[in-house]
Amino acid sequence: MNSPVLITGASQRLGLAMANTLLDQGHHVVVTYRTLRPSISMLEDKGATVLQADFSTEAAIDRAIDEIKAISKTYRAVIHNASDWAQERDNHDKHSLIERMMLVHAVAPYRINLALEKALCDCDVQSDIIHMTDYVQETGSEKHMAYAASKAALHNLTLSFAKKLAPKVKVNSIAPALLMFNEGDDEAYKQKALEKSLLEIVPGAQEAVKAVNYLFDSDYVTGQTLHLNGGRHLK
Ligand SMILES: NC(=O)C1=CN([C@@H]2O[C@H](COP(=O)(O)OP(=O)(O)OC[C@H]3O[C@@H](n4cnc5c(N)ncnc54)[C@H](OP(=O)(O)O)[C@@H]3O)[C@@H](O)[C@H]2O)C=CC1
Ligand SMILES: Nc1nc2c(c(=O)[nH]1)N=C([C@H](O)[C@@H](O)CO)CN2
Repeated sequence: MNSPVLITGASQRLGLAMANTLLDQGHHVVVTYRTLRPSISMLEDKGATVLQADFSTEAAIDRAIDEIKAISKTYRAVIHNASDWAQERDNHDKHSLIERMMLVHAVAPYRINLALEKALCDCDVQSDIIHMTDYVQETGSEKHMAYAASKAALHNLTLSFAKKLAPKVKVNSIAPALLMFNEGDDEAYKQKALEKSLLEIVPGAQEAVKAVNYLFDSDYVTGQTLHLNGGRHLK
């Protein structure tokens, strides 16, 4: 069986779209999920290996690493997708908020990458690490301060791991802005969000899937950020 692609947080939305596409392309896919959904059973029926993992404590992260390492001695790629888009106004305890953001967006990717270094380098083809960061990695966010800081930390890990693991492993960030709305987004929010970019569309999960495939196919891109933001930075 081919060396697997690990995708974290793949029970819905972008991660689920990536998992389905990579399975359809013939990859062996390993996914983690926090909340069991019918989508996970569907991925398993398509041949994915599924693991329950909540990256909210260091002990849980280390347990997930042990399970991930036990699945395969080599990995074709790791896509750090799991994410909690938390905002300060919903979290009274700000100390636990930034701790929670750093655990899922920085500590988990950092520890998983270090644990899988040999598995990625021993892959029989050049391998990839992809960090799903965010447009706000460079701008900050007044409503999602801890979230933005943790995504900036994740992007900085892209730069460090790109230097550490070259040439066997390419390491890149994908930094989306608005790709998908969430349930409960009202029309006023949607219209305001659309107007933040030049292209004024919400492209959907496939925009991220196309970026993943571009990076997988590249021979010369590492330490970079693919910005998927519709020109928001120029508005
Ligand atoms: N969608 C967008 O427009 C944008 C997305 N991004 C980034 O792209 C990536 C994918 O986005 P999207 O699909 O919307 O992400 P989601 O908000 O759907 O989150 C992905 C998954 O992360 C899991 N997750 C959350 N917290 C934890 C945790 N503590 N431990 C383990 N898993 C956890 C959730 O698991 P479960 O549901 O199983 O509990 C969820 O299914 C994310 O990294 C996001 O920050 C950035 C900018 C815009
Ligand atoms: N984990 C998530 N992170 C983010 C999401 C999301 O739904 N889940 N959504 C956004 C927004 O689309 C934002 O980019 C709009 O400006 C950001 N991060």
